[in-house]
Amino acid sequence: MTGSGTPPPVGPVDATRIPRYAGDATFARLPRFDDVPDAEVLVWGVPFDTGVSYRPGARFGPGHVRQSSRLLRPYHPALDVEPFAVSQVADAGDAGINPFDLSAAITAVEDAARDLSGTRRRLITIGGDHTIALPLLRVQHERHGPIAVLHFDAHLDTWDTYFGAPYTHGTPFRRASEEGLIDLSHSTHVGIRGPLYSRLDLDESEKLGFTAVHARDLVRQPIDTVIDRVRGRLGDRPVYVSVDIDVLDPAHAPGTGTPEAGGLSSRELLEILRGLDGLNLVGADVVEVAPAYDHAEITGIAAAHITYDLLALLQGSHR
Ligand SMILES: N=C(N)NCCCC(=O)O
Ligand SMILES: [Zn+2]
Ligand SMILES: [Zn+2]
Repeated sequence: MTGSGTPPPVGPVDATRIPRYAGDATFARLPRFDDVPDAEVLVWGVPFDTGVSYRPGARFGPGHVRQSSRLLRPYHPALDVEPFAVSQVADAGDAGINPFDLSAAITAVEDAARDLSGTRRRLITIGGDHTIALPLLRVQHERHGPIAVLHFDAHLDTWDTYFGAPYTHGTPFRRASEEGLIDLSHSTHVGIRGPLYSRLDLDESEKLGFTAVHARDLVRQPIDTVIDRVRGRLGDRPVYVSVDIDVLDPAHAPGTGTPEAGGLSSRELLEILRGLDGLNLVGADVVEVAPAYDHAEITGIAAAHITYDLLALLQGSHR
């Protein structure tokens, strides 16, 4: 919060002075973390895709989302908040992550997230593949205890191993549950669809702490019903939101590694996010953007707007 005597937060570059397409592509053209005295909210890139099971390329996600975020404006009408004015928001750049050693990378994400968070900063992380949710949740757990996870994804990501490997982008929420990071009574997936490995997958995911709003529920239930279900499940717990961009239909997000037909529109996802106003949001990630498969920044723009909405929610809850 800006008190009397403290200068107001440094906002994005003024688009009426320097055209949006000019200059550095920080997220929303925000200042870099190094260029401000401090920040309460950081947008942070984790360029990493060593955990993927199908198409690689999410290591280029953070840069693509930043590039696609140049047109964002300072006022969010649906949530009635100026996310960059409530308190200082800055772009913390990218993590330096070892692409050859997955365990070292997970530890490095955890250490860097802990460092950046300090005692009170909140992080919105742009990935990177979904493996990174595990170290990010470890750090959230240190601060808040078991976390209510709101997981938007086509996939459960509660599978056990791939090729015997326990740490992959299809397994972060099983590992997180096993480590006790997840609030087992208040977490949920949204957007689940597509073929599974077995009919047991859904039961297992429930045992690991997640209820599920399936993509097909959105065909039959009004969006307010879906929002009520989600809010009812999360309650007043500290909520961490993890958005795998493949929760969107491939028409709305072609630029991703494991696309599945029948997904949410970007309008549906943004509307669900807006329905979370007033919840105790503690952090978020937006992962799995793989620009090599994108066209005309469709996926990048969706991810940039989702990140902006998450920022607006984070800031809205601290007004
Ligand atoms: N995109 C994420 N995070 N997970 C997808 C894993 C799907 C699979 O390999 O069967
Ligand atoms: Zn997914
Ligand atoms: Zn995922």
